[in-house]
Amino acid sequence: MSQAPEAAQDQIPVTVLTGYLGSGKTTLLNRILTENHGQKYAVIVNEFGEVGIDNDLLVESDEEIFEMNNGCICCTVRGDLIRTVQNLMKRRKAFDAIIVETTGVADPAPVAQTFFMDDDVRAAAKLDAVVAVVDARHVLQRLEDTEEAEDQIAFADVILLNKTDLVSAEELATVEARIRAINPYAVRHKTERCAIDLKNVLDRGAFDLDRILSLDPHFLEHGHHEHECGPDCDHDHGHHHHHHGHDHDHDHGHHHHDHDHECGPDCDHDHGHDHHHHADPHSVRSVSLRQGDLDPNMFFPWINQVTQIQGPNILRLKGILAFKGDPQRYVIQGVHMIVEGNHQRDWKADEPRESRLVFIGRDLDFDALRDSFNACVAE
Ligand SMILES: Nc1nc2c(ncn2[C@@H]2O[C@H](COP(=O)(O)OP(=O)(O)OP(=O)(O)O)[C@@H](O)[C@H]2O)c(=O)[nH]1
Repeated sequence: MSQAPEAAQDQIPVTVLTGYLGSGKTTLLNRILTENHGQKYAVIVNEFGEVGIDNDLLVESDEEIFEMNNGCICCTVRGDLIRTVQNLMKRRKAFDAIIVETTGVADPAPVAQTFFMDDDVRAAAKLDAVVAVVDARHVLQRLEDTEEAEDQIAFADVILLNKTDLVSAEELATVEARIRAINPYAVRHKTERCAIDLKNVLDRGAFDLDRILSLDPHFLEHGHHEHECGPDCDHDHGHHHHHHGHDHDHDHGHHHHDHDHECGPDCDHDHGHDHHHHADPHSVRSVSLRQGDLDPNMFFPWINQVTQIQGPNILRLKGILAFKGDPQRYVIQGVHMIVEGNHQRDWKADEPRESRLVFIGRDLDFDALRDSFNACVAE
């Protein structure tokens, strides 16, 4: 089976960028946005958590960035993504390609499906490749405790096995073997800070629908996944995961779990990732903290202590901070116990000096985090 033949030469290539929280997607995107490749990209980002930090972590560039700030990927994708792509198509000549960065906790399948399901989108855009960035240091753990990490790898056409600096050669070999076992078809590259020649990532023409249909026989079917979620839906967007590629005649493809309820606008449906037990205490949640100027002598000991003690439960932290007396924005980022920070740029004159910090994790005591963060406010 092939993609829609109509207007094939004019279809804009779309790269879907996936990878678990903190694996290095933004790092790769920043390379794409800064490298001198002569292409004009439209970038669509979708983030998890209420405070729009991801956009601030992208380098400033001429490219156009579209933010979809919504938790629920299945609703967002069907709505925002289709609309965004349709709007882009009105200015088709302005772009050479589209890059869609998915949230770290998402299964990339619904994003990929969007490019096959909506007729207008399908006529205008073609999925070029699903590129997965994998954190070599943390991926084995993620494969144990989440389903999305495996979905992301299974779906990928190109895999960047990133953060090779954080693992030994033996660990890297183990990780690579595990990834190959999940997905022997993807082209793998080992990278540090996603340093790679972008022609290995972009404009690959690599998306293989036949392979995806063998993973998910229902991939192209309309009607699955359609439900009436309201705009604020906090719906479980996880995807029940069956064994990829081995069980072609089960009733539900792995993206078609019992998704037939109707979420209203007040839906407060569990957003977690154990797809059978919505009340699972291990579900992934985020908290967004905001304050004004912070005292660095309070903040750094605090964040060190938090990441030492609660690191195992912190899937991701990121923040943009204002330190008292410091003219520059300070960016802090972490995955589990590994935290790094640096100055980014001066605060602009018209920009409120605000410190924003997001924790994404499991079993985190958000009230305690908030209280202790508040104690770091500068006098
Ligand atoms: N040591 C090391 N750190 C890396 C590497 N690649 C990225 N990082 C760091 O890992 C953290 C996460 O990187 P991002 O690019 O923001 O990850 P992401 O996938 O966009 O994260 P989310 O958007 O939260 O899912 C940042 O602190 C990066 O600087 C690498 O190869 N080695």
